[in-house]
Amino acid sequence: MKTLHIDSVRKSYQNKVILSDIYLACKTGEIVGLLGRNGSGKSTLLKIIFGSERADNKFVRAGDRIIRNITDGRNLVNYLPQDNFLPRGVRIRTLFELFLTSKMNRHILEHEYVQPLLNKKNDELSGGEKRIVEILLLIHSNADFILLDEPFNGLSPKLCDYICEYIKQLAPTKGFIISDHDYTNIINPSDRIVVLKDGYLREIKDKAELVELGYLLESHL
Ligand SMILES: Nc1ncnc2c1ncn2[C@@H]1O[C@H](COP(=O)(O)OP(=O)(O)OP(=O)(O)O)[C@@H](O)[C@H]1O
Repeated sequence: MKTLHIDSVRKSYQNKVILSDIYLACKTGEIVGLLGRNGSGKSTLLKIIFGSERADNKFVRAGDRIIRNITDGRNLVNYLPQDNFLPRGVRIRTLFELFLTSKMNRHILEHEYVQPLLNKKNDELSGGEKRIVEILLLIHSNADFILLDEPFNGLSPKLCDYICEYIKQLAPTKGFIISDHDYTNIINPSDRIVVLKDGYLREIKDKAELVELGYLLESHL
């Protein structure tokens, strides 16, 4: 078992503090749900962990390797950004063949949601179809820790449930940190829930705490 340790993360933009001294740990075999209102800093935190965003201060370690930038985290930490990242003009089959080298992963080419897309190019896919391809590429990558920033955006409820189940199946060998705006998508698969508010990260034990933190209305419970 490996642990992703995130400690002393601080980040400000133009003197506005977004993250103050964040601590978070995620073990392989664990799914951590990251919630927070719009602009609370979820994407900033995930990018800092991955290494694509600079922090004012940070300590990130995956297993025994300290992660200062994306290169340090290669094969250890991977990140699904909010925006589409697939290159244009490349067939989906080619993308899967390029990214998925191990035999174990090749079964996803037979996948019911993937097969109809294999001969299309990225530009010919709908938003939801692009998202499913991106999620499957990311979660099947070699990395021990997968950071998913709003993975369910644009997916129909059935596909969200399917992806949740898929992540749960992979969770014994990987650690996941997942953020999403629909808290039900997060609460379902997560072993632990953390909420970002006013620059601080708090772990919650009960859904009712989401009301106290101003994330949900009482009527949502
Ligand atoms: N490059 C930047 N320059 C200045 N401010 C930024 C920059 N990137 C993000 N911010 C600010 O930092 C704050 C946190 O942004 P971030 O995108 O991390 O929030 P979020 O919780 O992911 O939001 P959402 O849920 O709406 O996607 C916001 O107030 C945003 O305006």
